Amino acid sequence: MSLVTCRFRPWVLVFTADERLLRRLRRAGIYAELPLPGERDDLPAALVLPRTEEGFWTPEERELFFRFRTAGVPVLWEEGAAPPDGETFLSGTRENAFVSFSDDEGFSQLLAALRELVGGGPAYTPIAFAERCVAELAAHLGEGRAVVALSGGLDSAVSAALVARALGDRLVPLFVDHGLLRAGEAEEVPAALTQILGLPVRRVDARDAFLAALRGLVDPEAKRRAVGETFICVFEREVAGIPDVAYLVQGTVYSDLIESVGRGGVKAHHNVGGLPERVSFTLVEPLRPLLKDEVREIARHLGFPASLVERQPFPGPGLAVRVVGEVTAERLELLREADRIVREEIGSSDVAPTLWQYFAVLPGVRTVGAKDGRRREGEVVAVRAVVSEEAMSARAAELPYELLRKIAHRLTTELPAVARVVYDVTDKPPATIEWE
Ligand SMILES: Nc1ncnc2c1ncn2[C@@H]1O[C@H](COP(=O)(O)OP(=O)(O)OP(=O)(O)O)[C@@H](O)[C@H]1O
Repeated sequence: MSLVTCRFRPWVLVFTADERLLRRLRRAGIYAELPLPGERDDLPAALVLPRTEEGFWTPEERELFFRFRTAGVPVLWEEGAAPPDGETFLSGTRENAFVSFSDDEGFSQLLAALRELVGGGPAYTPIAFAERCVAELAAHLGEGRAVVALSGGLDSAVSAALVARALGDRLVPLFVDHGLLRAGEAEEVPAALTQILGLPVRRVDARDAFLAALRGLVDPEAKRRAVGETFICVFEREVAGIPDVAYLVQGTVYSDLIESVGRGGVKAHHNVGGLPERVSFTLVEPLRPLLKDEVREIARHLGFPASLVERQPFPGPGLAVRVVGEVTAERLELLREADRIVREEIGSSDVAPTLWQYFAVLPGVRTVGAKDGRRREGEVVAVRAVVSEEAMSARAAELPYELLRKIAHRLTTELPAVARVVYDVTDKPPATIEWE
């Protein structure tokens, strides 16, 4: 499977899995990459070896290191950095050694040395990357059409926007309405993206197929698989009707790779539904080397609306993994409405800007309530709201009690099927943000 991606040049290669140094260099205008898979056909301007806690080298990293070093690429290292086995250059010479990369003075020295090595080239910024990327794609993508599956998330939308600028209407954007979206999204997402891309987004109504695939399933993994497999079937059927498709555009970003890689080669590529393994098109992943906040910056520059740029993370299988237990049309609709109320109330409160994510869950517990003096059975709705930096860990938000009471009141009065409301006070770890 061949892959087309973009790279800002000149570039430097940093041998660590730690994003911090990479981020700092990029913010200072030096385009750095980690030793992750990608096109390696051009030489970096420098190899940077920080002191790392990982302290081991994978065969792929060693291969890269020696290949570039043999080609004469200079190495800048931090005192205490561990070289790969068989490399003795670190002893005996101190010409490229730096005491520290983490304090301000050490970092400034590293920057000065790198600026000299990359010469007077233009400084890296995400916007400059995006502009070059469009030019590269226009020059390198041959004949034929490209298709992109848009989820309503930022990564696929920004990737599509860059490819659209390079290919114009040779890009065909598809949006699958799987019935697992939040209230209003099935209409808003294709409309907003049509406007942003300047291309008509095809909405594929596959709600029945997804419901049928989910029928009777209660195991979260089985539900995820069913959504993934149905997605592939629907997508393949749609694409089969489009002539001359040569490319599949994917919204892979650096964080996806870092998550699935650790330090070394990719173990399991993070691609929902396993689409790339099934199709024979060339993959186009323009954002592959970019960090999430860099993607946001490009989105703002391209004029994306705030609702899209700041959209909360949303799981690939959508509401199917927030309806605990079997997914039915009725329970989906109930959750969609409950989630709308929760998002309206929290979203319009003062705490909203401090939160990473907030939503409703149907835990699948039947409970007894009382209304107008009569017992009635109903569902429990759980409210989840978390504070987090990057979702690796999260804290249950301390929502004002009045806000929680108001949410409980609205849910139980506006939705007759809801008999009880609970608030999830568990941090991650030990819990996850999503319930399934
Ligand atoms: N409803 C959908 N319609 C079309 N494509 C979809 C849909 N849901 C997911 N996809 C495709 O699957 C990819 C992975 O989905 P996932 O929800 O994991 O996205 P992601 O990695 O967060 O990226 P994004 O920010 O684009 O949502 C998306 O980038 C998109 O290409």
